[in-house]
Amino acid sequence: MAVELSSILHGGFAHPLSRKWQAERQLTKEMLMYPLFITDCPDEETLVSSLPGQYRRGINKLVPFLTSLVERGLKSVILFGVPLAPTAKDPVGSQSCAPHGPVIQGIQTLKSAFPGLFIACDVCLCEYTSHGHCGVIRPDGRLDNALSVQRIKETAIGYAIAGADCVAPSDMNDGRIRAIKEGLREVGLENKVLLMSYAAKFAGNLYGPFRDAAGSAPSFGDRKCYQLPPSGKGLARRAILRDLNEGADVIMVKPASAYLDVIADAKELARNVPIAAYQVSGEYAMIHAAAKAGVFDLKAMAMETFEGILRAGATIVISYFTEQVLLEGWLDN
Ligand SMILES: NCc1[nH]cc(CCC(=O)O)c1CC(=O)O
Ligand SMILES: [Zn+2]
Ligand SMILES: [Zn+2]
Repeated sequence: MAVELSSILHGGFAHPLSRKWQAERQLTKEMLMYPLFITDCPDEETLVSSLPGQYRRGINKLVPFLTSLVERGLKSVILFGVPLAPTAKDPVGSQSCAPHGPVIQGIQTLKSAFPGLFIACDVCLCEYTSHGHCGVIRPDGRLDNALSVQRIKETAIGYAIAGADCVAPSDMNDGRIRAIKEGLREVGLENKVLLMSYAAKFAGNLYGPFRDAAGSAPSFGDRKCYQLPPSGKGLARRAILRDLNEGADVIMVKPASAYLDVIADAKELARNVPIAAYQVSGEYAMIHAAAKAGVFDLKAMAMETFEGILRAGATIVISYFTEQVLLEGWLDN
């Protein structure tokens, strides 16, 4: 039986190099952003047991830890504040941008040690509120959108003034992108600070290890009324368009692997801005657990997830694997 010549595919990817050519984009060090948990105990360095190999660190441990990573090509980090002092939490999260708080201290410390490192800051209140929700709560238990946006704006502007290169609100309150962009303009930083929106952030089961690391689990209820429902493809498209319209400079999709269609939607809807994907704590922990159980090789699987994320359209990847990628030279070949 004669085979149609156009049916023959294997010749196109027989060599390792011709396999690489199949990628529209290759992962580079510039694409990787590494999450850092910074506590208010200066000398702390505590392993987060549900997030294999990842630590919460105090301000004095940051530079020693990051030096070798920066030498190996770390280009950007995203900071999460983890206040441990009981006095650091209240109903409105008023310590979120305290000058002596972990994020502002972290920005200043990292900027002076590594002037070229791009510093993004997650902007949210859940680490600072006594109830663990991402905004200010009304008496009836719902988020007070206006008050929450006011506090999120204040927090973002505090980080921007302290020297952050990027503010990234993850709170999901309606209208926060416009408020932050306006706030940046009010303080004259709109042409210096990048605004990355957690635009399509889904409620789900993959944030547990992060909440252990950040101590930010809600004390009642869940986040389903402000983070998107996993099946909400249309809602994600509306959120992406809205945040773009309000002035987002980067659109993020989170989590990554179960939401590759949403990344592809973001790429299509937001063609004029870079798309970021957050491979979240639960994704990282799952890959570790399965590798440990012998299901697959850790590096091979992690790299396959990156290929999928890039194929879908993201060019910024926030991942806890960044450390290992750099230290073990996963991109060198
Ligand atoms: N709003 C806080 C925030 N910012 C980033 C993450 C998740 C990151 C991860 O799981 O790695 C979360 C957790 C949440 O929304 O509960
Ligand atoms: Zn957050
Ligand atoms: Zn939050």
